[in-house]
Amino acid sequence: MRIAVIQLAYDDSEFVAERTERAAGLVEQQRGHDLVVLPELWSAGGFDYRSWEERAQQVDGDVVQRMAQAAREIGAMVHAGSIVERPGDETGPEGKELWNTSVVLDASGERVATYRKIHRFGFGGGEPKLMEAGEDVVLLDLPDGSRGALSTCYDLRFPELYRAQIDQGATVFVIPAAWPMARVEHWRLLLRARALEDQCVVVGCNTAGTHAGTEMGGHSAVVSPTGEVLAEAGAGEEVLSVEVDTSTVAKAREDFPVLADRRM
Ligand SMILES: O=C(O)CCC(=O)C(=O)O
Repeated sequence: MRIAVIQLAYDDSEFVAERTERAAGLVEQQRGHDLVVLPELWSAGGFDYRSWEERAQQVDGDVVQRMAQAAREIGAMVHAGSIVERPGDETGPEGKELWNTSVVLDASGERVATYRKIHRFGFGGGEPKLMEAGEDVVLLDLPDGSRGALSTCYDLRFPELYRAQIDQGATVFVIPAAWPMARVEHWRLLLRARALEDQCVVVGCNTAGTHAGTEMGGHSAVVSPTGEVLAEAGAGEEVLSVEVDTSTVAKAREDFPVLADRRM
């Protein structure tokens, strides 16, 4: 399966509509890939908390519709990263109306999965203050028949989520992020840790540039189920193009059957 990881860079000077058009253009340049991945909250701004209300959309709003068009255009599955979702007719258990929601479109532009970020980042501010937490583990079939599992950024720090995903059959973890430069070494380490401990392919798509006063860390990466980094981006805007053989997951689990020795 050929995967394109679009490590988008943005700053505060770009309007959402312009950024959406630019991101769609980048997706449309990835013809020949089976799966194209964008980062977390690239349209609303990962750290731009003050704009989230105003930039919130439905899962069939302008941003996702434009990504669906791009997916159809190149005939590839597109993980459109995440949006600030406001369904309009739903309030969560904490009385809020927003979620950090990832959306995946198939090659015909149909929505095939949505995932609401379970672990909210912000230490009381940001996501926990403004958003509801997702509750569901979400998996989907990827174009090569492997089982993809969805999570977002800060989720990466919670290994039990990934254990729940492998227990449901996951072989590929797809993780969009807006992870800051200040802790980029944690990101790099945890991508490899999740790959190795769960014997899964990991596709991590981070953000680049500086917005809302926060420098993003880049270093998107694709990691094999034995923890080998198959491709890694630098700090700036970059597209990784990686051929991934997901049958290596079964082989890694057979060669070193550590998961079979779990006691809990
Ligand atoms: O865990 C971190 O250090 C960063 C997480 C984050 O930026 C996010 O979840 O948006």
